[in-house]
Amino acid sequence: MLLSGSGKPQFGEGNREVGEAPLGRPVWAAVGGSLMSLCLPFTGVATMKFKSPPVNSLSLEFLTEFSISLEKLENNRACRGVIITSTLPKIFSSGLDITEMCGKSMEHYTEFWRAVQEMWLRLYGSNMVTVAAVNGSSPAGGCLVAMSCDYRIMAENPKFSIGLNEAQLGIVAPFWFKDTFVNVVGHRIAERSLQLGSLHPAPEAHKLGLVDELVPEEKLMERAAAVMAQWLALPDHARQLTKTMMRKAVLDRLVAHREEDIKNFVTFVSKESIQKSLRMYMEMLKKRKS
Ligand SMILES: CCCC/C=C\CC(=O)SCCNC(=O)CCNC(=O)[C@H](O)C(C)(C)COP(=O)(O)OP(=O)(O)OC[C@H]1O[C@@H](n2cnc3c(N)ncnc32)[C@H](O)[C@@H]1OP(=O)(O)O
Repeated sequence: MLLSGSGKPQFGEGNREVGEAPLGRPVWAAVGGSLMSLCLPFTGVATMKFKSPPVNSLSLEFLTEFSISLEKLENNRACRGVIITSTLPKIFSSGLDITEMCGKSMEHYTEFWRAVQEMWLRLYGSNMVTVAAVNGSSPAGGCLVAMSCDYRIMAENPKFSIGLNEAQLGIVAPFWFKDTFVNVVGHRIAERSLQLGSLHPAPEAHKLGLVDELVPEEKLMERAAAVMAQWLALPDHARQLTKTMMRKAVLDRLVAHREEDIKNFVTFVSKESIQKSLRMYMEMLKKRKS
């Protein structure tokens, strides 16, 4: 991925555009930058694979590339669905990149948070069928990505966990993370899980309805393709209008309060007490390793 003078990422040399052949037939194409690979074969189902070691943290650059990739697929008539997964063993995504929220300027926090919002608005509001093939742990922002898809299939490894653990970091999940969570698991489970900042091992996540099914890891992509085929068997317009009906209120709420939400985030994350909590959390991660 190249960055243009405007600071907006552009897809550079060596990345073939997703597009249509002159006769309107879909072409096989691969786009994507350095942080995710993206393939759109003749089937019309794209596969997006996160590849940002060590843990697929959602940095500003990652989020921007993610949004651009989604926009490209969304605008491509040949693409009707996308399967989202990770190339890294054991990690789907470690959530928002904590270093983006530590020791930076107000301007940076503003830009970062706008990118988080943009990614969610595009993914949750996508007209495509979106299937998350969760092949590893998926805390916080990683869980948001999975929850924003239409269907979640997780590898049945109890060492992999998923959930909104923000409270454990001393931070609070914003209302639209919460709304997305409630829409997936219901109010009571979301309330308890959010307050405790729970990370649910895969079998528990399945029991709670946070993921729709568990499969052996080696069967994950095969099953995701089968689920995708099932969802794509319906007429697009009926499915899309139904999806909009189910998700519009939650999307509209963020759109209506977007600037206020950014201000809240910037004020919150700039507090010295919050900065201290985030620093301590990062130190804990490093200590745990050694
Ligand atoms: C108002 C604010 C609202 C904010 C809303 C959402 C917030 C978020 O999304 S905050 C992010 C929450 N994420 C987490 O709590 C996950 C933390 N990470 C982990 O639990 C583990 O790293 C994980 C299970 C994902 C992987 O474990 P390991 O395979 O054992 O890897 P390491 O723990 O050794 O990590 C490797 C390397 O990555 C750094 N790391 C991990 N997660 C993040 C992150 N989210 N952001 C930035 N950096 C991260 C970790 O510190 C290690 O770094 P080094 O020590 O320098 O190698």
